[in-house]
Amino acid sequence: MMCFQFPYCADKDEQQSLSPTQVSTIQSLCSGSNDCNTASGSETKYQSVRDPTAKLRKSKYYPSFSRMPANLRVFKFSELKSATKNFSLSAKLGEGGFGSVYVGTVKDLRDTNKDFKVAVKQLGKRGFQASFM
Ligand SMILES: Nc1ncnc2c1ncn2[C@@H]1O[C@H](COP(=O)(O)OP(=O)(O)OP(=O)(O)O)[C@@H](O)[C@H]1O
Repeated sequence: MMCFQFPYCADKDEQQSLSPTQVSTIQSLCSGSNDCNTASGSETKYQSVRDPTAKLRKSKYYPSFSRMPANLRVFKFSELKSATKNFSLSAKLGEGGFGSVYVGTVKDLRDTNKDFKVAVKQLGKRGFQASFM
């Protein structure tokens, strides 16, 4: 039987209640962040999640992808507008299937003296035809 590490599942029954879709959803949410680490099992390697949110620990399963709490920062449109200098051409990095991508600078909420660069995707008309998060 294949197992995966899931620190906020208190017991075996809860681990089994998570579907592969739910696991991959969580992995995609934290990919590239320090909240994740990689665990090796005897048969297969799985990525485990170290406390992405406190709320997640309390729930036995995720009701749906769209309602799932996440450790994602939510930006107002005005913040993204100012971060990308009003989506200026000089900030444009490229274009993909969903629309244009811009480089932006936003404040670090933990230390407002610090800035960091982000890639801002602006959903284009064609992007509405695909699912996007
Ligand atoms: N984080 C990033 N840093 C630098 N450039 C980026 C970044 N994200 C996107 N880009 C640029 O924007 C372009 C479009 O990116 P986007 O992720 O929208 O599409 P894609 O991955 O190229 O294709 P698709 O839309 O089919 O997924 C990229 O090809 C790249 O040039």
